Amino acid sequence: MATRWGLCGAGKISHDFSVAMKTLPPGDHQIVAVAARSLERAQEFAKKHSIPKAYGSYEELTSDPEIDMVYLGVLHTEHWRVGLLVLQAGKNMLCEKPFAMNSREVGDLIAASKKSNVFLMEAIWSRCFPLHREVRRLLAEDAIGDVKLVKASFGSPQLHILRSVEKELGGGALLDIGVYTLQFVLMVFNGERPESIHATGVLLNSGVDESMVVVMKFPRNRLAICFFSIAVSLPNDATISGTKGTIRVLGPMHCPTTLEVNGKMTQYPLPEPSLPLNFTNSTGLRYEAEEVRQCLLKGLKESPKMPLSESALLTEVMDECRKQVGVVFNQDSQ
Ligand SMILES: NC(=O)C1=CN([C@@H]2O[C@H](COP(=O)(O)OP(=O)(O)OC[C@H]3O[C@@H](n4cnc5c(N)ncnc54)[C@H](OP(=O)(O)O)[C@@H]3O)[C@@H](O)[C@H]2O)C=CC1
Ligand SMILES: O=C1OC[C@@H](O)[C@@H](O)[C@@H]1O
Repeated sequence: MATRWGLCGAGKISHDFSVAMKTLPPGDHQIVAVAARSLERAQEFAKKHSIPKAYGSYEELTSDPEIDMVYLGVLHTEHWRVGLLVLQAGKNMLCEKPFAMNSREVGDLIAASKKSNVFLMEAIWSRCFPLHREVRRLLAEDAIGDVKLVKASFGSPQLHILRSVEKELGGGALLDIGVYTLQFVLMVFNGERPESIHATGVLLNSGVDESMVVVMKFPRNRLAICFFSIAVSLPNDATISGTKGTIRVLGPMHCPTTLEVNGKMTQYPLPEPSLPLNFTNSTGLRYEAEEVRQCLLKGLKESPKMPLSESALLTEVMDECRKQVGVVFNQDSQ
């Protein structure tokens, strides 16, 4: 039986997610409904994507008994409010990154999923890519010896995008793109907590971070450096340096197709989209959708690829980076 999805939000990422779903077997995944703040926008989106049902509120979608799984594609600042609505309605949820604005909000989402005994996952889609599965396999087999240093960057000139620069919309490089570099480091180090975090950044007049450099030290003398910016382009690659070799994920490391291991390149091509996409390599969103389906079929309440404990740690690391750099959101004092 197909996994039946409901989309919350009729925006850019929901569009890309819907296009990516069309690259999967229709017997495995069906988008049965979409909800938006306005019924007209939901209906327009549903027509464009051949989705049977459209709702003018998220509440109506969460009441639909036909839906097994909700994809949350709303703004960062709405993940907590709408996410709680979904979880308290007893629906499984795949929540776009970043999980929420801070550790308190993430804790509330996780607690709500436990109380409702439903599946919950932060949509760190990168981890579901076949390329990153290969990276994890190589590391598990000590293919490059002891890992001593990890480096990841992500630069995406987005100063023209309102949600990227406005504090009220959850702006800043860290939560939107820096999150990918930090999660990569945690993945390499198997979710271990860093012993130290040092963050230095530059703020926009709006009070959100334009650019940031984060240096972390992990147990057993291992180091990581992440740097990211919404003002400039960067290599957007990631390098894992070990005592016996090097693994390099070529950019875009958050949705990669090329892996270099000790100088040997391997390609991981993505399917072509049926409609133009808003974001790079978005047909790769198919992998997280399939991961969710497999978890549901196994009766899991979280994904081993992005455990809730690791989402919580990732959020704690980001809270610390914001504290050091001086980015404070309204959600921090609620
Ligand atoms: N995994 C990935 O590669 C990507 C992930 N994302 C994530 O997806 C989320 C949405 O990003 P994106 O699709 O680019 O955003 P959009 O600007 O397209 O907005 C998404 C939805 O958020 C709601 N929304 C927009 N503005 C407001 C507002 N001012 N107040 C309340 N709700 C609002 C709307 O929902 P409605 O339709 O119901 O009105 C809108 O459709 C973000 O959290 C982002 O991190 C984004 C891009 C890529
Ligand atoms: O997750 C994302 O992918 C990279 C950028 O487009 C960013 O804004 C987006 O949220």
